[in-house]
Amino acid sequence: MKRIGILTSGGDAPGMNAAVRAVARKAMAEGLEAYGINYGFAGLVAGDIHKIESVDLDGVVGEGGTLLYSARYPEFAHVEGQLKGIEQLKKFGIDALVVIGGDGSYHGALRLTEHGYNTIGLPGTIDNDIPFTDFTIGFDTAVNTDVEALDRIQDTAHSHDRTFVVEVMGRGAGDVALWAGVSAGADEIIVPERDWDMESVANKIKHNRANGHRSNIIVLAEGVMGADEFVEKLSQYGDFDARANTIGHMQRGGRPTAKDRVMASKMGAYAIELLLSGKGGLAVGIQHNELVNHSMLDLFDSKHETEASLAKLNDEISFN
Ligand SMILES: Nc1ncnc2c1ncn2[C@@H]1O[C@H](COP(=O)(O)OP(=O)(O)OP(=O)(O)O)[C@@H](O)[C@H]1O
Ligand SMILES: O=P(O)(O)OC[C@H]1O[C@](O)(CO)[C@@H](O)[C@@H]1O
Ligand SMILES: [Mg+2]
Repeated sequence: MKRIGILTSGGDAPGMNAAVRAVARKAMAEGLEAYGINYGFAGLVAGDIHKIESVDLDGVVGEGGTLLYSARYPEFAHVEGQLKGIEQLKKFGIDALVVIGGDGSYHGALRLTEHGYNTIGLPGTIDNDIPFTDFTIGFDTAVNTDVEALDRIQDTAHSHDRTFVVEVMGRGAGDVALWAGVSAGADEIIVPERDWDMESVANKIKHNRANGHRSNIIVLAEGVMGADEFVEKLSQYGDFDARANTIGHMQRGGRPTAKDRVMASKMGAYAIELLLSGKGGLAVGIQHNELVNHSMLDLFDSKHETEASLAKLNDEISFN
């Protein structure tokens, strides 16, 4: 093996650059050349590929976004697209690949392995929705951004005796909402993984107000519904002077936390070790602070487990 390719795919996530840097620098340390593929699988098919020099990586460890750019390119699900991608890999003499992205990107990565190009996946997504890893790269930063926003919203909620419904990202997973909600002292956290009903939420707010609490923060995972819709439905059960806020893409940008940088660095170097031992079709994760790898096929048969105990904990320490 002489040359490895690196691409980032799906939604950008803070820490992707730290991962790219670690993959490329570890490859160089092992005597390999690193090639960057711009715009995920779209750039692979288009041949938007360049050699990465060590100096290109100076200063990138703390930058958000991805220096390799990213894209959603559904065409890669078709075999024609994959074969065009393979042609480009051959043309550039790339022997193996590291794909940094979410669950969707792992499907593309596995297709490449099946076509004979060993590919390792690193979990780069703010959603924390990937099985066999306790955390994904970007999750910690996104949660911290949400917490900062929630702390600010708390100020207004408290000053005006209001209820705020704050929608956070996470696609179908409630992890971002749970971590941000517990960290910000939310009164209620609504996630797709747990049953809930609007009447109980309204009754809780009434009870809470009757006990002298003056404001409420409800953190809502986007996978449940939008904040506007939630406020509209909630208002059918009473007047809570409720306001809807959606944090949106702000939570996907920004400088990665130290936790995301360190995790991305560890995972990036580990991906090269796996490729050097001739392995492919594996997804890297971190479980109980240990680097792990699992077959992508097994991963697709599994479901990410959200930390349900956080929701229970929040029930115990809020709304009484
Ligand atoms: N079934 C598939 N086969 C081949 N490639 C796929 C498949 N599904 C997704 N991809 C590729 O992976 C890309 C990213 O997938 P997706 O948009 O689901 O994001 P993701 O990797 O899950 O990241 P995030 O959820 O954080 O945005 C797609 O745009 C496509 O190029
Ligand atoms: O940036 P886009 O393509 O609108 O996608 C938004 C989605 O991407 C994510 O930010 C990352 O998967 C999700 O949390 C969100 O649902
Ligand atoms: Mg995804």
